[in-house]
Amino acid sequence: MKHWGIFTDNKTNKKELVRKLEGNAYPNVLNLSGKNGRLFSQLALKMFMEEEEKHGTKYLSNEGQALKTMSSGEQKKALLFYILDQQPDYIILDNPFDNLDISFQKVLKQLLLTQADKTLLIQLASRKSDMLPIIHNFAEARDSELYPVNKEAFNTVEKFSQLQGKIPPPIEPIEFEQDQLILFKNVTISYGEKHILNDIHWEVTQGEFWQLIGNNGTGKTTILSMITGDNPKAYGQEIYLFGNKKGSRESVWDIKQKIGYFSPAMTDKFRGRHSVENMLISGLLDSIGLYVKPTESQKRIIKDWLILIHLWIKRDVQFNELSLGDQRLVMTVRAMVKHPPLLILDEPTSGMDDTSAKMLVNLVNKIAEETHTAIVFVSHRKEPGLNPRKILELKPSKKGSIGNIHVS
Ligand SMILES: Nc1ncnc2c1ncn2[C@@H]1O[C@H](COP(=O)(O)OP(=O)(O)OP(=O)(O)O)[C@@H](O)[C@H]1O
Repeated sequence: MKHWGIFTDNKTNKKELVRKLEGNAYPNVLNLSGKNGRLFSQLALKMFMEEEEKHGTKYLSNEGQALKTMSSGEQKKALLFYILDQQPDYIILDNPFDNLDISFQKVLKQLLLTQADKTLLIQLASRKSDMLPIIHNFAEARDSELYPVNKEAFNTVEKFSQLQGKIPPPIEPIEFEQDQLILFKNVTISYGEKHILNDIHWEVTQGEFWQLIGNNGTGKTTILSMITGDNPKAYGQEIYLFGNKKGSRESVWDIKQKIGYFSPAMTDKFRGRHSVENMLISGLLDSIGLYVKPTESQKRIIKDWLILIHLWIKRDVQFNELSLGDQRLVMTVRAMVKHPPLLILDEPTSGMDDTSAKMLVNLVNKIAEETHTAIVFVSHRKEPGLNPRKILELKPSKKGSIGNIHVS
């Protein structure tokens, strides 16, 4: 079987590419005439979720659990098993390993390699290292066309990922005297009979660089949501944020003031038309749009940030028109511009190509080295080059995940 790998980067219009592939628009490179295919991607998941919401039909149901309450890894597993059950002629795999923990990445790889005897695989990959070993035909998507290339054509990472200069200072640092930012004491969480977290002890102090890791469904997002204020399960637990017991004195607003937060889902909030420069200035002002004229010093700081991440040249471009990788960089900077005591980055590199991911990793390392902000970086991947000093690893057990701490 002649499987194909298509290299995409964060500039590729993937929706269009998938639509054209399904419509057999590239018969000279990849002829799919008369074949029936399935799509393994975030987009397909979104459609199933909408279907579930509108009609209550649970095609991917996992013991009756609604798709939207599953963790991102659980959703992908459910979709994969559904697709394999349909026995399609071909499967389009859009960055299949994103959001999956290492052990399931291995399972998925093995399943796909077994499937490769009977099903044509078309893998869209923005990371060269992700490409399945049975793929020997490669193409690159450019300007809505598909061009055959060799594997080596995909190597520009180091050249473009270096940062220019130092992390710009805050305009007014957020004053915070106390050393301890987060304290979890004996935190135990369940949903009905389902045990999620078991007796978690975790302390984060000023300036520390943490990575939070754990297999799919072990409770990483649950922990983050208890810090950022969105999870009612936090109340009644011994959780202290910035010196106060959660749910006591400080309001959610007070807590959010001290936290810079970015998760890829947030980019959807910025649907309006904002230039890149205004996006960052509004981050200094805690608003989504820009309603106040920025001062000269605010503009200067934002200029330095944009130079640092190579985007000064795109300052007037609409945020929505940036590539996915550039959007993630801008959002990460936006979360950091005020130098909050705590910066939380939730799977910031998922879906990013190698070059953008490397640039983001360089940026996070630099923030850790040059500022007093503590970082909590959540990611399944061992991001090459990321230098966290401490790791909280969630390990599943019958009574819910326990937390192991590793210090380097
Ligand atoms: N409302 C809910 N009802 C039932 N179970 C839930 C609910 N919300 C979360 N869960 C379960 O809690 C567990 C932990 O989910 P969480 O999203 O925190 O995991 P995660 O470690 O972030 O996973 P992933 O890496 O896959 O994103 C999952 O098994 C999930 O199905």
